[in-house]
Amino acid sequence: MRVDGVPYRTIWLAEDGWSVDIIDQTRLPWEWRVARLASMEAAAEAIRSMRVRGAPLIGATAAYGLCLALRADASDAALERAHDQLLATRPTAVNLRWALEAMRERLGRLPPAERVEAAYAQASEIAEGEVETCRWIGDHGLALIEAAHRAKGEGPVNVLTHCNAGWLACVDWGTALAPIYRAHDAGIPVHVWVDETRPRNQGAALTAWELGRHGVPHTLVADNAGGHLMQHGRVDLCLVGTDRTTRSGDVANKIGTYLKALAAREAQVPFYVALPGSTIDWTVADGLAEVPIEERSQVEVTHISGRARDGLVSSVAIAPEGTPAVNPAFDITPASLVTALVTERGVCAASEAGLAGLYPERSAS
Ligand SMILES: CSC[C@@H](O)[C@@H](O)C(=O)COP(=O)(O)O
Repeated sequence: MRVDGVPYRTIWLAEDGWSVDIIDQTRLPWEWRVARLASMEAAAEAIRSMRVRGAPLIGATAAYGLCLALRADASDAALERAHDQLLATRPTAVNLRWALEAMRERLGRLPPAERVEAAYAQASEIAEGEVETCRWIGDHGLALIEAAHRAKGEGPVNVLTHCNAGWLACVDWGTALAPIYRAHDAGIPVHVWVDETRPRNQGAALTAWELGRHGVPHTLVADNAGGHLMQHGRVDLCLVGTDRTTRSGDVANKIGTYLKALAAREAQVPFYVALPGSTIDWTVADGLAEVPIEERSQVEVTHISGRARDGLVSSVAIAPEGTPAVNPAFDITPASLVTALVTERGVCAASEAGLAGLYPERSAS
């Protein structure tokens, strides 16, 4: 996507040909800062601290992290060590495991001397593959927005989204936001309700920033407003991303997604989830029992970050000192609450049969 007229990806090979540049998302929306990753440790830190975040981008960053590790030491032991260290950075987004396993599988079969070059080629393939995939998700999701527009007759299609599932969460385009960009670019009037997404505020900081840069009409709402908006007919459809979708169609996504899906069911608002094939965990059927939910620091709940009127960015307490807090970063929306999944291969029911119909080769393995 373009930032001030310049086309950007969220991750790219630096001009030295081996280190990796990222957009430091912890600085947005206040500051545009490109950070350079020159070691596996730096890549792992970037994922852990959420300088890069969002399931597809986490996978692509881990792939490049493995390249950086192999550059220092391409032995079998180093490959294993880097794989394990990168895998431990964040537990919920399955794209991390997907990318690392694909890299290890192919590189492990090569002699160490050939690994570095092959690793960079494969990491670039993974990143470019996600761009292509998101473009297709945009096409398939566009049809849903077009249909909503036709059914409505007049006025913009009001889409509610949660967290950030835009180009910043991917390598380009986004998952949930790709259809919105496609619709906007095609001249279909679309307006986005942006959930702020406490505690990290990815909606307020990142989704509002992205949509604003692209000129897509949007309105920021407190997380608690969604149910009210749906009850009053002000949401035509919900469209969110996911960090891991089980083979039965249960959806792990940013904390608060489940509540939106419950409200949508009650208000009869369609609830769509957009995802690339790399986000499906074919090894898991029961999301609630089997998907690991990341627990993050209490400080993200007891404090809030923002830019004061004087321009300084700071974190301030919003609870009495010492208040205990708990911070699950994701929740599970059961397949029964999901109207449909929007993938790069088309739209399907959130069910084992639905996913197997689109991915027969993966469901069989
Ligand atoms: C393509 S994005 C899908 C999800 O990764 C997104 O909705 C999300 O929950 C991101 O969480 P984050 O904690 O910011 O990495």
